[in-house]
Amino acid sequence: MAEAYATPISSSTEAARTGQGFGGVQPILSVRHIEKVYGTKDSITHALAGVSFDVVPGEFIGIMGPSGSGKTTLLNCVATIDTVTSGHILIGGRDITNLRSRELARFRRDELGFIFQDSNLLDTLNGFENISIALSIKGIPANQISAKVNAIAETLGVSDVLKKYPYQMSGGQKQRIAAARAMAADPKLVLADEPTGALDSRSATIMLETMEMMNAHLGATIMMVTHDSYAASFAKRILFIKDGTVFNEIRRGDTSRKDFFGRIMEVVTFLGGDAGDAR
Ligand SMILES: Nc1ncnc2c1ncn2[C@@H]1O[C@H](COP(=O)(O)OP(=O)(O)OP(=O)(O)O)[C@@H](O)[C@H]1O
Repeated sequence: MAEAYATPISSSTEAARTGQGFGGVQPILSVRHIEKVYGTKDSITHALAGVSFDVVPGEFIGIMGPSGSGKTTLLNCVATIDTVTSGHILIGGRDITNLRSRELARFRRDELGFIFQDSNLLDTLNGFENISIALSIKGIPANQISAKVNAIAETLGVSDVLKKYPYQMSGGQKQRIAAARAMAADPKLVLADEPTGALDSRSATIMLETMEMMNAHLGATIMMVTHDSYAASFAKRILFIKDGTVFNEIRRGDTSRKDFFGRIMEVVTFLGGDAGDAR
């Protein structure tokens, strides 16, 4: 049994290792042999020890792994919040490991969308303004902003929350406004770090369905870190990280979300992690 889970890895990860691309589709994200070492000689941690994978446009990929396996480090490196020790990360064909800090800030603003565990909405702005600020900062003309915000809010089912301030919203509504904000500027890649970690189970489901909608109807490419197998089952592919390397990869394919959840649980149980909530 153990062998089945310990045997990696399907085509896209293999493609990343060999640099051969994936089925002729240009990846939106290429992670190439990245390593991240923390500490000095006496106390070294190899948080990432040679990770490679590709993500093609329109994918919804989940990153799972036991505590301390390197998930957050990986997400932070892709998010340009942290730097790699070696290796390369290409987003939309651009090597972000070579960018200087000013270019990185612009890159982050223009090409990436973020959803964190805490929605990080601005308290003094209502839902509409929290979304539209992302468009203003990107330089979208003022006369186009209202239509864009309303269209995204409608697709993601948050039109009725636009006039509310964060203190008037539920946790789930805040997260969905944060999701709409992440989508507003049409990013190449949306990065989500435990987006349902602070939500009750009903709100978590609505949020995950919102992310499914972003992926299916708005064409968002999403990379989500989660320890929760239920949350992960909404993704189309899961990469399992262990000890800073890619340990396994599974795809949902044509199976139901419930079946995918079962397969995820099996790998998580094998890895010795927390399987999350079995809804
Ligand atoms: N700033 C840092 N300095 C030293 N070691 C660090 C630092 N950040 C992370 N690490 C170490 O790197 C390893 C990977 O950490 P990381 O936070 O990426 O794991 P994780 O999979 O996200 O864990 P969790 O699920 O518990 O959040 C761990 O051993 C951690 O202790």
